[in-house]
Amino acid sequence: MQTGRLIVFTGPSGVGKGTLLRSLLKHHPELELSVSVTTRLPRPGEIDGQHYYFVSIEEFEEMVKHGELLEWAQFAGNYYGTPRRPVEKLISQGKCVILEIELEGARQIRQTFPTALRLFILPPSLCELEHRIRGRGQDSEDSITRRLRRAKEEIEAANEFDIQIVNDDLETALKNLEAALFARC
Ligand SMILES: Nc1nc2c(ncn2[C@@H]2O[C@H](COP(=O)(O)OP(=O)(O)O)[C@@H](O)[C@H]2O)c(=O)[nH]1
Ligand SMILES: Nc1ncnc2c1ncn2[C@@H]1O[C@H](COP(=O)(O)OP(=O)(O)O)[C@@H](O)[C@H]1O
Repeated sequence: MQTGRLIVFTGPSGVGKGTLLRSLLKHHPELELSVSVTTRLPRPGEIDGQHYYFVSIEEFEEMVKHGELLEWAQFAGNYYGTPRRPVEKLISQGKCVILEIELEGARQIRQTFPTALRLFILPPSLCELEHRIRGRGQDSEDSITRRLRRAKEEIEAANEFDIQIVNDDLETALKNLEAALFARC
């Protein structure tokens, strides 16, 4: 694997990005996962500084104003962004850093880091995607509706990405993900 590379990991809410990344990082501890900042409220079990840095809207806007975010976007009524400094530090140390971000953020990274490897995770179907979001049992009805509406827009943009992986069978998707990363990263 080459060193010092940014990897962008995008796909609709509920497609299994978090599930795939947890497994990938368990097998490849040398990969680094960027911890984002969000104004979303923590879900049960989410830990500040581990899953996200949970901040107020005012704190988020200050970070934007001071150029502290590498990219940022609004998603389903909340702000999300990537803290710039830790990512730049890890890249300069030769690490491969993964950003798990939505479409607008991925588009920003395409402009600022054109050499980033950009992967898009697809669901086997929209029906299965809805089933997974509901099965996760973490989101309100309003939040589910917003996520599904956004999912359709995101899926239409999948071909903007370098690699598309369908997360149908989890083990197969993980193998395809590893093959894509370790052949090209
Ligand atoms: N642009 C951007 N998107 C992010 C960032 N962090 C998370 N996201 C995306 O925001 C969306 C919502 O994330 P989250 O509320 O955790 O819901 P989930 O993806 O359904 O588990 C997902 O598509 C994430 O990939 C970030 O730093 N920047
Ligand atoms: N290949 C798969 N087959 C069936 N269920 C899956 C698969 N991948 C993930 N899931 C389930 O789908 C739900 C959403 O996964 P999650 O990783 O939270 O998605 P995301 O991070 O993309 O929002 C979780 O309940 C997870 O266990």
